[in-house]
Amino acid sequence: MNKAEAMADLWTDGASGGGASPAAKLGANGGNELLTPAQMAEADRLTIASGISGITLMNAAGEAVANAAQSMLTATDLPNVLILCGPGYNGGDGFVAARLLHQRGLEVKTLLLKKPGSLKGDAALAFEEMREAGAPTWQALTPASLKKGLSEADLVIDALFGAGLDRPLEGGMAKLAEMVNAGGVPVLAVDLPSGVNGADGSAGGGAIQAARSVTFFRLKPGHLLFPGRSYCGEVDCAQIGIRPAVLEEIVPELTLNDDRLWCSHWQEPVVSGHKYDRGHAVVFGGPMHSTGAARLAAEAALRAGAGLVTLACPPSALMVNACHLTAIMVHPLRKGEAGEAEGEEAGSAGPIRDLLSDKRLNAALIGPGFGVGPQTRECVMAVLGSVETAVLDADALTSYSSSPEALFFAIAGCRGSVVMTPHAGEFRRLFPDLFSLDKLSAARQAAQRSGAVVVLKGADTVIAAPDGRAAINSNAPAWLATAGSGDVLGGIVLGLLAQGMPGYEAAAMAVWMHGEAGSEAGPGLTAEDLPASLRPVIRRLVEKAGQGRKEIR
Ligand SMILES: NC(=O)C1=CN([C@@H]2O[C@H](COP(=O)(O)OP(=O)(O)OC[C@H]3O[C@@H](n4cnc5c(N)ncnc54)[C@H](OP(=O)(O)O)[C@@H]3O)[C@@H](O)[C@H]2O)[C@@H](O)CC1
Ligand SMILES: Nc1ncnc2c1ncn2[C@@H]1O[C@H](COP(=O)(O)OP(=O)(O)O)[C@@H](O)[C@H]1O
Ligand SMILES: [K+]
Repeated sequence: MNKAEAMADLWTDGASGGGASPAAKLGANGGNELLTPAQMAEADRLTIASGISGITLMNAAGEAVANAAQSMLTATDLPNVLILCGPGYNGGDGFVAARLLHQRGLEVKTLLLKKPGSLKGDAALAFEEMREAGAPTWQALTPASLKKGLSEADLVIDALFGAGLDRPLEGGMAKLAEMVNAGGVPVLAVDLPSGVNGADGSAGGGAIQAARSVTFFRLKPGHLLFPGRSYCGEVDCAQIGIRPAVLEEIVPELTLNDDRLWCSHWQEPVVSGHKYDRGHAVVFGGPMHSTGAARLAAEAALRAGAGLVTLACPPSALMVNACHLTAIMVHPLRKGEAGEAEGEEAGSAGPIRDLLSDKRLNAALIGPGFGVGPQTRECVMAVLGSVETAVLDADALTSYSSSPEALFFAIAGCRGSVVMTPHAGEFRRLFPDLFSLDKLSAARQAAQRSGAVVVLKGADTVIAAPDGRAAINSNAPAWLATAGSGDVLGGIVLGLLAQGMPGYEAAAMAVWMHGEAGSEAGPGLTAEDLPASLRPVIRRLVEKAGQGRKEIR
C-alpha cells in the first residue's frame, strides 16, 4: 500500500460510504444556521465593518486549512502538499495555508490558475506574505504541472474556487478537475470542493472530489444538498473570528435539521399525564390488498409518542389489520354511519367525517396504500375539513395530479397545520413547474404555494414551511431507501402532530428521528424495523433533555 492508498484508507468512511449516521461527519460547529455564499459575504462585510480586517479572517481561514491538512497527513513520513490556488479569495486561503505548512517544515508546492499580478486585495497580500516567508515553490497551473505535482503529492489542497463560483466548471478547468480526481491523491477542499455551488449543491460541470472540506463560520447549503454533498467528504466548520451577532442582521431562514431546531417544541410525557394529553392520531388505510403501508404508519405514530392511534379502514380490510395490530385500535369505515347507503365500502368521505367529529382525534394521516382516484380526493377533503392537523402522503398527493389547486384551496381553509411528504415523483405530479428548480427552492416555493409544510424526501430531505423557513436533513443512511420507509416517516410526523407540536417542527423532528432510527436499525433494515428503532432514539433525546435541565439548575 503506498502513502496515498494508506491515507485514502483513513477516509473510506467519507460522505458517500459507510453505514454510520452521516450527521456524525458534519461539523456544525457554532450553530445550525446555513448561509448562502451571498449571506456569507455579508457576514464577512459586517465583520470587517466592525473592525476585524479581511486579512485577519483570511489568516484564520488559512490556518484552519493548514491544521486540517496536517491532521490528514499524520500517516505519512515525508509529507508533500500540492496546493491549487484560484484567482480569488479562495486562492488567498490557499496561500496562507501554503505559508504556514511551509513554516511548519512540510514540502509545499503551489500551482496558480492566474498570474500573481492579477491577484487582488487580501489574496494579493496573502501571496506576498507567502513569498516573504521564504515562499514554497509556485508555478502556473497547467495539465503538465498538475500531472507532475500529483505524482509527488501526499495531499492536494483545493483552493481554486469556493463561494465565488458563479458558473459550472467547463473546458480546461473541468479537465483539470478530472485530472485531480483521477490522480488518486486525497484532497482537502477549502470552503467547498471547486465546482460545487455553495447555494444549492449543484455541480453541473463536475467538481473536485474531496476527502474533507473545511468551511468557515457556518455550513453552506451546498455541503448538504446532493450532488454537492457527495463531493465534500467530511466537513469541518472552522470559527475564524466572525461574531454570531452578525446573524441578527442576516436573519438566515435556513438551518441544518438538528435538535436545536425543534427540541423546545417537544415534550416528554409528564409525571401526572394521561394518554389523551399526548393526542389521538388516526391513520386512514386502504383496501384489503394494500393494508401494510397504513399499519407501518400507525405503528410509527404510536412509537413517536401519540397517546392513542386508530387505524380506520374499509370493513373488508378490518380483519387483516386487526390480526396484525395490538396496541393500535382498528375502526371500520362503514357507509351508512353518515346517512349513506349501507353495504358499500372504501373511500367513503361520510364515515371519515363521522369519525373525526370526535374532537379527541386531533391528527390524521391519509395516503399510504389508500388508492388513487376521485374517491380519495373526497376523503382528503373530508379529512382536511374535519381534523385539526393532517399529514398527506403518497396516494393522497397523487390523486391531485390534475387538480393541485383544489388541494391547495382546501389546505388554505384548514385551522391547523398540514404536512405533505412527497418523494420526488409525487412532488413532480403536484408541482410540475417547480421540478426543474434546485431542491431547496422547489420545496420552498411548493410550501408557499400550497400553504402546507412540505417535506421533499430523499437522501437530502428538505423541510420547508409556508413562511419561508427551511431545513436540510443530513442524518439519513442510504438503508432508508426501502419499501415502506416513507410510510413510517408519515407516521412519525403524525405522532408528533398529535402531541401538539407545530407543523414545521413536527416535520423536521420526524425526518431527523427517521434518519436516526435508520442508523439505529442499520444495514439490512426493512421498514418494519424502523418503528421499534425509534425507542433508543427517543431515549437519547430524553437523556439529552434531562442533561439540559441539570445544566440549567
Ligand atoms: N466571506 C468570508 O467571510 C470569507 C471568505 N474567505 C474565502 O473567500 C472565498 C470567496 O472568495 P471570492 O469571493 O474571491 O471567490 P472565489 O471562490 O475565490 O472565486 C472567485 C473567482 O473565481 C472565478 N470563477 C468563478 N467560477 C469559475 C468557474 N466556473 N471557472 C473559472 N473561474 C471561475 C471568478 O473569476 P471570473 O468570474 O472573473 O472569471 C473569480 O475570480 C471563500 O470561498 C473563502 O475561501 C475566507 O478568506 C474567510 C472569510
Ligand atoms: N439514498 C437515501 N438515503 C437516505 N434516505 C433515503 C434515501 N432514499 C430515500 N430515502 C428516504 O427513505 C424514505 C423513502 O420514502 P418513499 O419514497 O415515500 O418510500 P415508500 O413509498 O416505499 O415508503 C424517505 O424518507 C426518504 O427521505
Ligand atoms: K475550493
